Amino acid sequence: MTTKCLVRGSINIDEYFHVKSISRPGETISSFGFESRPGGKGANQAVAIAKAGGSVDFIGIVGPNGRWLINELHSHGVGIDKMVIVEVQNTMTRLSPVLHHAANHIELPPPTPGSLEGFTHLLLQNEIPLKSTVEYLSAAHKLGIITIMNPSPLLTAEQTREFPWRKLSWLIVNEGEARDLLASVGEPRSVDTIELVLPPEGAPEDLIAVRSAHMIGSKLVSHPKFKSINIVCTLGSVGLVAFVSLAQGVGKMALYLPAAKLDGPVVDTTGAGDCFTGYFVSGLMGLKQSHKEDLIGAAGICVQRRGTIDSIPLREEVVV
Ligand SMILES: Nc1ncnc2c1ncn2[C@@H]1O[C@H](COP(=O)(O)OP(=O)(O)OP(=O)(O)O)[C@@H](O)[C@H]1O
Repeated sequence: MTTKCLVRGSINIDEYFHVKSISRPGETISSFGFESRPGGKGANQAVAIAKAGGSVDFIGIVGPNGRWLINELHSHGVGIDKMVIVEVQNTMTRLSPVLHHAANHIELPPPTPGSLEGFTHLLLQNEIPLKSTVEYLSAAHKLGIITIMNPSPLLTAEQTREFPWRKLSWLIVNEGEARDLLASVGEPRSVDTIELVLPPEGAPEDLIAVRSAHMIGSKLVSHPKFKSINIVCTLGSVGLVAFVSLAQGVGKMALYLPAAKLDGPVVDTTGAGDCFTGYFVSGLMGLKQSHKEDLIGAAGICVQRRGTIDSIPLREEVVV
């Protein structure tokens, strides 16, 4: 079966000033370099799917200053026919390290069943208005499309309680996000016993991180709100713990996958999560030669390079 993913999410301009120190309020400092790069979790993750060899379209909004972002997505192999250009509002620009969270007032109309035709997977994050995310999730769920969400930045406690989690097939969170989700919905009455299938290897601190993620994740997947979802909890350099239902009606298994062993120093971890998510979704899409080693290998390469979209490796570069 041919698979195709739609990513509905954020795209923006990340502006980097290279400085020797961060300025204090009122202080002017010199910058010895400046660059504008495409950013936004939606765009990053769509590019990661394309670099992993998946067929992917992106739907998002850019303003007149952001037309070049569309070309950039296209150059990485992301389908851009669904992109919307609005003339009345510029694309959000984020300064790094100073983040400017401009409110985005422009919203896309809800999807029609036709707008999801041909897609087998939908990938969402939380950098666009939540209303649109929920509309796309609901429409995809109705059509039996596999739905994946990386809820970053995290929803508020109230949003978490109201969000239709049961419409999601997969949830990808880091440990902090898993803890916050649990804090928002409250502990489950009883916790299903979920044995770790693979014993954690490595340093004692890794063992502690894996046990802690196992405990939080077990509570999350035992909670009525999240019971039907497969959950992946990423742990940075330690790897990940996944809670997966291998067949319908069968309880979940917990799997531990260590992070890639790096052959060089960690240069920049920005975008590691997006790289991981894109490669993970490409694995769900059943791409040929997708192995679990690919996704941890891809994220391992990503942290050894600077940048976000540029640091995501092509599948050919990922050593299996
Ligand atoms: N230092 C590292 N060494 C090796 N692999 C790493 C490292 N940091 C992250 N990874 C890989 O990337 C995956 C995702 O990382 P992490 O848990 O930090 O996600 P995140 O918090 O969503 O990331 P981001 O900082 O991009 O938001 C990990 O499961 C791991 O495979």
